[in-house]
Amino acid sequence: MDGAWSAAAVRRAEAQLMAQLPPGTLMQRAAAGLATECARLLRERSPGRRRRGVYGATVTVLAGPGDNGGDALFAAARLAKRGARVFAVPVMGERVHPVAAAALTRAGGRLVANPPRRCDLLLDGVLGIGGRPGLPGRAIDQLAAIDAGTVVAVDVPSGVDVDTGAVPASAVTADVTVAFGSYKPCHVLGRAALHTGRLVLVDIGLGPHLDPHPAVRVARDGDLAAWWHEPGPDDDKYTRGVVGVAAGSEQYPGAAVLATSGALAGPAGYVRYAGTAAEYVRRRHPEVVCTQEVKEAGRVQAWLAGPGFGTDEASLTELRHVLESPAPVVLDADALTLIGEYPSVLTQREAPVVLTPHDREYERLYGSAPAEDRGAAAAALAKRLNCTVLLKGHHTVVASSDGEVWANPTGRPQLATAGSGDVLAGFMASLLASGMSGTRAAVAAAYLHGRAGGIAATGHRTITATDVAKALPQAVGETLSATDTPGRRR
Ligand SMILES: NC(=O)C1=CN([C@@H]2O[C@H](COP(=O)(O)OP(=O)(O)OC[C@H]3O[C@@H](n4cnc5c(N)ncnc54)[C@H](O)[C@@H]3O)[C@@H](O)[C@H]2O)[C@@H](O)CC1
Ligand SMILES: Nc1ncnc2c1ncn2[C@@H]1O[C@H](COP(=O)(O)OP(=O)(O)O)[C@@H](O)[C@H]1O
Ligand SMILES: [K+]
Repeated sequence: MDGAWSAAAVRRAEAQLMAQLPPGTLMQRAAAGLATECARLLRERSPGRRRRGVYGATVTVLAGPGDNGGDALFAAARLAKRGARVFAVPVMGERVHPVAAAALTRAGGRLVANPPRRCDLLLDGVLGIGGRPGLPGRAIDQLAAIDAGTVVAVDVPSGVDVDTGAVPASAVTADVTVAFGSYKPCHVLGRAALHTGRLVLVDIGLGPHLDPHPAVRVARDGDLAAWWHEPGPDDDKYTRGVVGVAAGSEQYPGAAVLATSGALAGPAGYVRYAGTAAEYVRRRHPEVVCTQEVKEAGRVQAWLAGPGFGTDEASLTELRHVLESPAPVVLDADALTLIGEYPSVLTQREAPVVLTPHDREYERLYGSAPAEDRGAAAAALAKRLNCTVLLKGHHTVVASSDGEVWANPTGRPQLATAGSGDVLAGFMASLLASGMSGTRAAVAAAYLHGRAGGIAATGHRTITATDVAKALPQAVGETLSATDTPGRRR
């Protein structure tokens, strides 16, 4: 797992570490790491660039008044010593880090008001973790005027809200962000994550001083491998978990087919379907055992209810039957609408519930649209309803009822296609049935669904929900084999 820490948490850790080191050490570590990454980028082939390498490259620095500008100027001084032509533009009056500016001039760089119109590399050292959202006017003007081969954000893309990932005003859009010491929420959450580009972490020795609980968690392949229930020699189809799918209707039979496709791609050993689209499911998936009603379905280890399910009296009755079972439940689509209208059906439930709203469904449940701070928005709903919440979107967020927030690092906009949420929900129910906790099942489902979207989109511009379901087994295989260890069991 990776974590992202708030600006205040980073400052606390930095204060502890700085107390043990000579003054300026951390900034030099940051600048050295930044300069190394910039040199690497300048050596790479790039379509808009006339030459490769540091020597002779044009590097422009937008330098703000604080330590973020200091990092950028010290890194630029290192590049100037290696023969880069460096121009630094103070963007907040004349205020720049004085020691770093002197180092740059000593190395042959220049402080200027008007840099060249084109540069190979633009270093955004306007604002770091001390920045409020928005950019000073001079930075906005320079960004508009300069044609840069590569834009590198120093620590964070300036202008974003570091702790929430919101972008309420202008902000830098970087090709690469070089983060110091730890990731921050803006790197992985909300619109700010779109401004971050590729993320590079420079280790400045902060790790041991960071709070063990990051503000936002990010799953990696190794987490999925550790959580996944691999069947063993003593397992049978029941011990692997039975998943029940209450989805679809005569009007929307496709939702039943897609949700069961997702469930079949998961680790559970048995998929039962309960609903009025049984004929369609049977025809498409002979391995699914079908009944017309939830009450007839028998015992399951997890239920999915909601996709294409309807919101009438009969649907409400079926939802009540699902919620009466002692098993964990995923509620999606029409089940979320019903919960919004009849919140009391959720009370007195002890087994885990995962809700999977998109923004409009969130609004129905919470009473207002999710705030730009999507981590806090998901956490607020999770707390209010005592459930796990998976808030869908470009950077899907998962929040547990006790305030744990996860940002999903996989996925692509092509996943916004009708039925792709049905596949996600079915797959998640299978993870729950295999014994994963609600929060882990939500995190793992988003991760693997996103990865499946990537596999399905390889070589294609468009994908369908069926393509995503078909790609799920490969996504699982690639993710688990990336960290395969012999004899691994849950
Ligand atoms: N503290 C440390 O030990 C380290 C800090 N480092 C760097 O220091 C950065 C933080 O530096 P600072 O705390 O100096 O903060 P910043 O460099 O983010 O700048 C804060 C300054 O900008 C002004 N400002 C904030 N928002 C503004 C806005 N929207 N428009 C105009 N002006 C605005 C503030 O009034 C303040 O003067 C980190 O991001 C990182 O780059 C690194 O050198 C690593 C070590
Ligand atoms: N812009 C986007 N970028 C990446 N993924 C997206 C985007 N918009 C939606 N998604 C993903 O696509 C899926 C759509 O689910 P949903 O809205 O429930 O569709 P449906 O109800 O048609 O199945 C979710 O996994 C969501 O996270
Ligand atoms: K910056």
